[in-house]
Amino acid sequence: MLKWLHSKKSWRWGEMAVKLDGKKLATKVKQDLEQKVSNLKQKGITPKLVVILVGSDEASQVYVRNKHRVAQQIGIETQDIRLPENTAEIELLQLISKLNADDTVHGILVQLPLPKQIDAEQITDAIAPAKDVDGFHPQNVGHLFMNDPRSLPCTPAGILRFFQEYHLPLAGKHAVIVGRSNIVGRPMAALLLNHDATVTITHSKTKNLRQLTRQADILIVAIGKADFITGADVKPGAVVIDVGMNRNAAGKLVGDVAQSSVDQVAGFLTPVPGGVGPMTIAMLMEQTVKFAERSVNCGRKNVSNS
Ligand SMILES: Nc1nc(=O)c2c([nH]1)NC[C@@H]1CN(c3ccc(C(=O)N[C@@H](CCC(=O)O)C(=O)O)cc3)C=[N+]21
Repeated sequence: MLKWLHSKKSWRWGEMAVKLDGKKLATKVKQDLEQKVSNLKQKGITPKLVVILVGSDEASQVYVRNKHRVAQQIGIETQDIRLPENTAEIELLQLISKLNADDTVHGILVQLPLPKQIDAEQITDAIAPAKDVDGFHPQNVGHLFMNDPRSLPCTPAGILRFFQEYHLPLAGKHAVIVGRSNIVGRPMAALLLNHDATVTITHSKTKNLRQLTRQADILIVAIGKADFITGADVKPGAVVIDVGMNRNAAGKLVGDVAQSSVDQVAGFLTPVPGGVGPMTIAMLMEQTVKFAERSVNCGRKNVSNS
């Protein structure tokens, strides 16, 4: 297989894809953040992230635990609010309203999915845009699409960081995204467009999806189906980002990409686990610190919502 190795600017034959190591890059991001947090603490500010988990979804509990562990490593204060499965929407809205008004809180995250009696859109809309560390508020989504981002969704932000870290060019490249979720596909498209890529979004109704993926210089797969993309769907040398988080029959975490087959064709590939996941959490921390820094610059009261 034909490979292009950016660091040596040369073509290589018969090699496996270069692994984009999310664990390693996340560690680097965290080290930079430790310094920023200690600077903030000297100014009397401790960045604080509140994570709200409604119900007892098992996967969510694992993610929330990971977030707290990472925050602790960096020196970010976290508050864990757990509400019962049968929590009413109004109760959650009241809690958010209280946290919006609390100057010691810099970031608010409501873990998704939410139980069905709660309208997730109402909740997203209620979080103050200036504390919306997930970048899900329509105002932040709008800023992102207008190429003036204020808060970036963590998974797309983490993916962008791989391109920057490994010096993978985006301008003029054809990026194909598989999946159109509000959390990954759509904001990813906007972010790549902001960096001058030519973007195609594909989804369940797309005709000849695999013909499109084969043309991708950059292929981002976030569709939630194990082994959805194989080596035959990938252009030789492409950068392939696997956003999938599926549990297989053996309970093992697997992505949306058939890793061993794509490894033979792609130039660069993110593993699962150890790829996009750790970067998502690192970006959540980075955004929390950024919001805390912004609160210093704005004065601690009446932090602007935009
Ligand atoms: N409001 C909200 N914001 C989110 O950012 C959000 C959410 N809700 N709901 C669920 C998804 C999923 N998500 C992950 C974060 C880290 C890993 C992660 O660290 N994964 C590790 C492995 C974890 C394991 O072994 O289970 C890895 O890929 O290496 C995974 C998934 C954030 N999400």
